[in-house]
Amino acid sequence: MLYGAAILPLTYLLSLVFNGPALGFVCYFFLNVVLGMLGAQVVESLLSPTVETTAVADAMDAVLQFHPLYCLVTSVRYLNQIGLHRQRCFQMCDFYKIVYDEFVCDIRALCEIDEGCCLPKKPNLTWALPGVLRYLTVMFITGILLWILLMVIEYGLLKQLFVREKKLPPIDKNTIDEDVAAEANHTHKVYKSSLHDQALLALKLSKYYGKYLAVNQISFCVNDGECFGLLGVNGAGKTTTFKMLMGDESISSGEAFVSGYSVRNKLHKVHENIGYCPQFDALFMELTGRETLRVFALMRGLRMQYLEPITESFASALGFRRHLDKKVGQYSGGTRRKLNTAVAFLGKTRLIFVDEPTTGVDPAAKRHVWRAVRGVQRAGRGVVLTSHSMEECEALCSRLTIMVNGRFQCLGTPQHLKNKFSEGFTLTIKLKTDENNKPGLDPAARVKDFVNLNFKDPKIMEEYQGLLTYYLPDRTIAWSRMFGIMERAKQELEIEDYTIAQTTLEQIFLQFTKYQGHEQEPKIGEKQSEPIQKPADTSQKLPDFTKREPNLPKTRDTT
Ligand SMILES: Nc1ncnc2c1ncn2[C@@H]1O[C@H](COP(=O)(O)OP(=O)(O)OP(=O)(O)O)[C@@H](O)[C@H]1O
Repeated sequence: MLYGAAILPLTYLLSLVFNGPALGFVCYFFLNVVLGMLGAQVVESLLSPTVETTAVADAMDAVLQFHPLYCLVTSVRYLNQIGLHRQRCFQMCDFYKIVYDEFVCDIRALCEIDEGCCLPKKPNLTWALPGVLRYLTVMFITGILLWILLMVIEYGLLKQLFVREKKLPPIDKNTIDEDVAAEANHTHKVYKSSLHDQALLALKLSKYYGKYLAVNQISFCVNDGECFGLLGVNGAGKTTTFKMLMGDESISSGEAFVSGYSVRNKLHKVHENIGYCPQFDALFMELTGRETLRVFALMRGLRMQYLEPITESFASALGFRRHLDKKVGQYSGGTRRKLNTAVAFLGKTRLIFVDEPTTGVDPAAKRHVWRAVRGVQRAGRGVVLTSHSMEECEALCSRLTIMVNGRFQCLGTPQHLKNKFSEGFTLTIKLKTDENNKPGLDPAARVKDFVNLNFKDPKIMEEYQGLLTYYLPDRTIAWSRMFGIMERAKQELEIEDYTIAQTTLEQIFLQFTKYQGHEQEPKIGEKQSEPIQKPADTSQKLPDFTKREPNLPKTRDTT
């Protein structure tokens, strides 16, 4: 332990000095050899005839035996001593002409001349010194013990045996959205009946980091050919969920199954069934894109003859074919993301995890990635996606959920969420330029009067260079009626163009995620009847989302 404590920081420092773990490892190796040899040297030097030094040497020898390189060096040294000793004895045999047989001297005769020559026939395999049997035995036992230790650490066996599952805080039923609750019930039923039918099943999955509950009892299923989106602000628990499902992080409580195999017990089977595009690029910088794809394809078990066509087709699909023969280290951030995504898609895994695949990717290239994701979906493979782009989630996700403080706040198709959490409409009116205006009243004032007269409680959010943006809180008004009113306005007033848009996914996202990191959470039960922070009257503050920059909502329809 002391040895480890001393050498590891030293190795770490060396790896920093030499700027890389590879050189650090080389240094570690040589340090081990040097220390092993040094230990052996010290022990040998202490083996002088005085009683005290011999006792110290014996004690050191007993302790250092657990250092494999000490054993190795000492064994080699003793074997060398035995060899030299024998040689000397043979020379004596020759000298005194007492050769007994072809190889071995007559020991008895030799012993009369030199007591030191009375070695057993195979002195190197005796327990007593100078035999090395004890060192070999200790090395063998240490090897097995260290291997067991490695396995225990690798598979977290100690945790499984001794760490008891932490008690999870009870969840207030009123705070659970009905869709989230329905998904949890459905997941529970599937868990009982048809586990293998689902590409992914997570049941009451939770993760504690110390006392901090990063993921809190989430349950959901992902079918084949489905793209399930995890949305949430930074720190909501998306990556932690991914890591648990991948087996990278231990599960504090709950269960997860990929293709019916438990993430807790059948991790190798789980890994056979998943592809993963991590949030931070996990690529070899020294390889080219082509080599990277070949290496990972081979790891996935693809045959040699398919490597080239697959490499080419993935690179074309994701739009980095012309960079295939460049080193990954020279790739731009966006191209690396594309390569990472291609690596995740390799093989015929049933499920693919993609963590923010288009971060840093330009808008045109994003379309390539999206097409590729849709392609794998069409091939019947499940996809779990995290993204900060609402546009991406709307484009790709069959269903999505918004995570806040490690819990799902809502779940469903993007359109379902928009319908359910819609908080009215946004009306944007572009006025005609001055030269086209009819003489008389200020055109903006006439439009404002018209809107105030024809819509219930309209609130002007922004007025800027002939562009009026209104928030219309009345959710009951029909689309046809709104367009009818605005068509009339367009004919009667100086309106060049207008848009009417429903609440965007981004606005819903903002409504939920403003609770991230706060103790209080949105009461979903209340939300059904009344939108979050819905203003009571026109003089009250508008919901936060209406105060956005003039980042206008997507056009639902225009003139
Ligand atoms: N190894 C760790 N030890 C302690 N806390 C951690 C650890 N990893 C994550 N956390 C905490 O858990 C919470 C969830 O983190 P996570 O990385 O899952 O968030 P995320 O939703 O993926 O965020 P992002 O969008 O930034 O990737 C955060 O508060 C984070 O600080």
